[in-house]
Amino acid sequence: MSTPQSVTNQQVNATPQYETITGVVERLTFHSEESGYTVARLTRPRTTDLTTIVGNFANIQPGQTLQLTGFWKDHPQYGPQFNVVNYKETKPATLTGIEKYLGSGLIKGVGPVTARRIVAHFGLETLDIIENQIDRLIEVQGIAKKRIKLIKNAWETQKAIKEVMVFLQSHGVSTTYAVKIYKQYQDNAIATVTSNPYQLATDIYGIGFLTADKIARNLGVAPDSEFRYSAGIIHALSEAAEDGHCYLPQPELIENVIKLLTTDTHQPQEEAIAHIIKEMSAREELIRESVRENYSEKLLLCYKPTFFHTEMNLAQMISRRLSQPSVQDMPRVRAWLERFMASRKIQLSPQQQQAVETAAYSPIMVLTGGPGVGKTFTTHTIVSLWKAMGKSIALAAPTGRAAQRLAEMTGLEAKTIHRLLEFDPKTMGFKRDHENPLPHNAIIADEASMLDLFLAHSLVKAVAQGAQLLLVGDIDQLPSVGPGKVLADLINSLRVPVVRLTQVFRQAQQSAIVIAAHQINQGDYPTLEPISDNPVSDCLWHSGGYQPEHGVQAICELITDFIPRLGFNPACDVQVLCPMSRGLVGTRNLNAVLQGLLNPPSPDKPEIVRSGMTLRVGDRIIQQTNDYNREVFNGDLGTILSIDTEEQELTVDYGGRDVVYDYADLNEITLAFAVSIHKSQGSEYPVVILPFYMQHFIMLSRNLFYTGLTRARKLAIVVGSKKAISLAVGTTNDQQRYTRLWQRLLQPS
Ligand SMILES: Nc1ncnc2c1ncn2[C@@H]1O[C@H](COP(=O)(O)OP(=O)(O)OP(=O)(O)O)[C@@H](O)[C@H]1O
Repeated sequence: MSTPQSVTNQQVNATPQYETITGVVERLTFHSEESGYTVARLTRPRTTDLTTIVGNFANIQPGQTLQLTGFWKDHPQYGPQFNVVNYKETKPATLTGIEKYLGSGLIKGVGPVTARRIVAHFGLETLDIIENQIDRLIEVQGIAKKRIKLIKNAWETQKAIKEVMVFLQSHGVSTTYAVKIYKQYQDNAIATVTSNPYQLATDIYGIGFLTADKIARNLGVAPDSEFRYSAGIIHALSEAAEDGHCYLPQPELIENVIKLLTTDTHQPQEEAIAHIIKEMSAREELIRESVRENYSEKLLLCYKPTFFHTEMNLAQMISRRLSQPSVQDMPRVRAWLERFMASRKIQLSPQQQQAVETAAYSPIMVLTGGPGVGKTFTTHTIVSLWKAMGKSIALAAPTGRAAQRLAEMTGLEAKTIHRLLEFDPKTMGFKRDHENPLPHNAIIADEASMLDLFLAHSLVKAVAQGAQLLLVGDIDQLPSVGPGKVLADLINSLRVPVVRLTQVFRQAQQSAIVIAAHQINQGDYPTLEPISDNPVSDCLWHSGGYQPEHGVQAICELITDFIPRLGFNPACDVQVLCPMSRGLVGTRNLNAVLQGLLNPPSPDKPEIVRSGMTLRVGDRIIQQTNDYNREVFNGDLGTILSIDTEEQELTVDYGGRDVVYDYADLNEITLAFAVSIHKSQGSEYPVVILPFYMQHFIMLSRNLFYTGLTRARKLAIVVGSKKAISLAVGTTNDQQRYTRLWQRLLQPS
């Protein structure tokens, strides 16, 4: 790289000295939407070489004319770079500059083609016309009134965002969050941030307590203010919920809050926090419950109010239902089952028969067991019994993929629980509840290990009085992503009838995947066949060369060579499932590598870069949040069908259904050539590759391994060291979550 004209080597190596430069952003080399960290190339007047600028920017676009203050620094690899401390945008002054600026993606509805037409018509006056006489855009060929309205809105939004940006910058905060803050509060943005900066942490996804705290400090909120302490306490409980807890014992909460609130100048005192907790509990901003268990000392448990009430209410609803079993003529049920088995020429195991009989009368029950023990087989029989009893039945599962699988396995219609309960995106609530219950007499929820406290509560609430609920799930899988461990609590309470199937059936016994899964579950090292040219087993092991970089190489070879030789299609049959996103054999790196391998760049495949990640037509992607407007849900897999740079939209094909995303919403999706095991819950794939390396040691655990392996329908290949595999099998700490659902179920209702 050559040195910019104005800089000598002597200057580059000297102590940083601030200077101001101006130029037009030529292109973005890297931009993180999260942190705003940007590396860009700048064209400067009277300078032939491009200048590299590095710093935090919100909304930076090619074509923008910027005045930048900062200092030069020599990067050991890339040479001299201008490190930006502060910047402001000025209007572009040349025709090319204006055209580039307008067509850069800044304004929805204006892409490069439209920008060229507008600038060709209005010349240097273009920006003034857009600012003051926008209706004149009608003079430009191909721009209709509807589009002008769109451009007008987008232009005004840009202006408002800039105002928020200037305000935040003046308080020393990175400008990255300006767009998010503006979207949330619109014209009230500055007022909200000034009156209660901690509100940002509650309302805006991506802004945590720490960012809000930084803004608060810049606005002059004292580090020991009650305001700050209260926000810190709530934040510590939210963090605990992200780890799956429904509450925290007070001493642990205080410890976490002290860590959170300690600054260079301030060390919070335990008593002060305890005092605020007490006051918050008096105001019911949090709920404290005093418990004394096993003759231990009295302990105070701290809940966010919604968590407390939901847990309490769920326990009460279940207890009430359990106290009203339906009266059944059991000899008649048994006679039906005998006739059913004889006519179908099948024999249910005693455990399976017990499950069917329990389903005849129990208002709520759990059917659990590992792979191949006949959960689906038994569920089928229960459906037949319920049909014979004249019941109307609904089937549901927590995710779209799991619901789809349930429908395939049973041949019956199955919905997501959200759809069954008629989720309304306008109110963010369910239309089905205790006042408007489901019209069915019997409901089956599969993959019940994925039910978190809140979804379980909504489901039970919507089941009509007298109707029955069957929860089917594998208790040894990972617990729900959301808080609670509902299925485990229901089982441990010993109040809810539970049938645990343990016998692995003959068909399933032929699968080494099923056998290995049961071995892992029992804490035994699984039987994995070392990889060879002619494998016999469907559960294989590849040492992966023991080092992560060799693992990446091994995975690539498996996908391009070994797996196709066994008759599978690498483009759609294979899923790499990783314990975590970081590291060479984590999802982030593997996605980049596998994208290059399975969907390499090509002139006929448009692509865009978002947060440092390339999204290209033909890429496999995964939806990362529940988007009720687009009706796509966390974990849904799709393929990028098209990218429209003019309209700034990207279309994804979700198994025959096209879903369109604005560029602004692209953080909802990410590449899915490799996904995390957590995200794969409830899904199955023909071939699964599981990279297990000591690099992932924090995440390695028995139920992570078990969950990953049981996602494979036809072939599983574990890649990695025996040490990592042993560590995973021997680690059993996933289910330690603070919940009290099971104790509450034991209390009289
Ligand atoms: N009583 C039975 N008689 C004969 N075959 C059975 C019986 N129960 C289950 N099977 C067979 O065993 C195999 C595994 O059963 P099923 O698919 O129902 O198990 P599962 O617990 O749902 O497993 P997974 O969780 O892996 O889906 C199937 O081929 C099924 O037909």
